[in-house]
Amino acid sequence: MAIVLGSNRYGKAENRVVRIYRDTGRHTIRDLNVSTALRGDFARAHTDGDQADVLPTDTQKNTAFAYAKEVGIASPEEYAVALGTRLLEAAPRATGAQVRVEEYAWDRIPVGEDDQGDGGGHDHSFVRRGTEVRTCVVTVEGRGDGREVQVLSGMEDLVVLKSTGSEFRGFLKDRYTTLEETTDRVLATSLTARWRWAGAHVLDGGTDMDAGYASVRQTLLSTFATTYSRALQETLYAMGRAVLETHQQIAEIRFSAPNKHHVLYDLERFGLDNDGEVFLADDRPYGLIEASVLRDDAPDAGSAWTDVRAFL
Ligand SMILES: O=c1[nH]c(=O)c2[nH]c(=O)[nH]c2[nH]1
Repeated sequence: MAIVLGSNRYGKAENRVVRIYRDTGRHTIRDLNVSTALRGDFARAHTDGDQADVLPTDTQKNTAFAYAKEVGIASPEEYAVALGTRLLEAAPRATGAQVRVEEYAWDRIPVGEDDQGDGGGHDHSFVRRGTEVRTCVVTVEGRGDGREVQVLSGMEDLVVLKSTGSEFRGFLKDRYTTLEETTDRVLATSLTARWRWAGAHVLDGGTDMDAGYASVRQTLLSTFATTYSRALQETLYAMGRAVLETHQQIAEIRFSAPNKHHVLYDLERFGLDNDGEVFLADDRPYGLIEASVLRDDAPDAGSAWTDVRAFL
């Protein structure tokens, strides 16, 4: 029997990179949490303590900040592709670089009587937007002409709720079933979604990734709003189909959706009726519904999903 090194990777996690564009008096801000990881032949660093092949995580951090200036952050995806490509070039023993980005959105603070927060707002004062976080994971493998780039875009914690238009009934029952069937319930989730672009050429082709994000987000939201739900599973599938139907460059979308149960509170004990008006928002346990929706001719995902947490 021998003991051997298994899979490994290393990088700098959670670089909080804030880039402000201040070329005019009207500033813009991109607020990122950037994690890098290199995979490849780094066995000697583990077995012999030999750092000859190791591009320090400190250098990876510096590159992340330098690239915020040198390359800029037109979109998280474009920045991540540039950063991943650079790290792979700088570390010859690496076979793959993965750059994960979370973006926190800031809105301009509405000021003045006419300003309803509709895109006007203050030039350089901002307020953080809700819980939702935009994400991307870019994986770069190979160099030069052989370079393969996979781009996942997505979001975490898009919290949505519908106060009717949702039922859950007809389910299996056994001796442990107590759940009552319902034809009118609250449906709420905190959606994590990631979608895979059909090829990195979407970036070369000048696809506006910010517009793409806004469009997928709107498709998810409007489908959630307008689809009658017989289960969260059905709603997720409808949302995924809608995204693929309206975005030809997206090959697949994956969801992880906690069912944020809203339990009708028993007010009978106080002589009050409760016709779907007062709920206990139960935070745990929660149903966890996960699904992927994809084209049957989707191009191979390669390493796109490798080490991407919370996905099947
Ligand atoms: O939308 C739902 N899907 C389920 O699978 C499930 N299971 C459950 O108890 N409630 C629900 N709701």
